[in-house]
Amino acid sequence: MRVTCAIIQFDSKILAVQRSAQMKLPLKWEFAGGKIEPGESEVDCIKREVLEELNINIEVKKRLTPVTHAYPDFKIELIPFIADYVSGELKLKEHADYVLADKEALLQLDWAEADIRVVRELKEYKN
Ligand SMILES: Nc1nc2c([nH]c(=O)n2[C@H]2C[C@H](O)[C@@H](COP(=O)(O)OP(=O)(O)OP(=O)(O)O)O2)c(=O)[nH]1
Repeated sequence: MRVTCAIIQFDSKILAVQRSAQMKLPLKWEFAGGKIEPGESEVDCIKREVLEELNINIEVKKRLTPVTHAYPDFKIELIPFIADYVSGELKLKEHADYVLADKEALLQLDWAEADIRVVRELKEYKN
């Protein structure tokens, strides 16, 4: 299963979202995104997922290192993208909560396991 996710920059802050109690990995923090559909490009996927989940448009800036992670019952390849917020009013359509935080503060959240390496790479990344 290939999953894209977006590290969305709002000025100097980054958006993280919390999965709802009803989703898989309940209440874990993640970056908005989702599964790549057949025939869809990675970039089309992340733009579509962010619009569906958050009601905002983004501009994709950079692809970070994909992370392969095996959870007890499924396995994913998580493909992270740095992106800038462009337009739209942020509305949570599926998630329980969100935060806008700097890179250092992001490390403190209770992340989905696959995201931990992404958050660490992000800390080293200079715009
Ligand atoms: N969107 C997103 N998913 C992530 C991240 N990290 C991580 O392990 N995942 C996992 C959680 C999900 O099992 C899968 C993404 O699938 P999805 O969001 O399209 O669908 P889902 O599994 O939430 O849907 P459902 O089966 O709960 O109905 O990847 C992340 O940063 N963003």
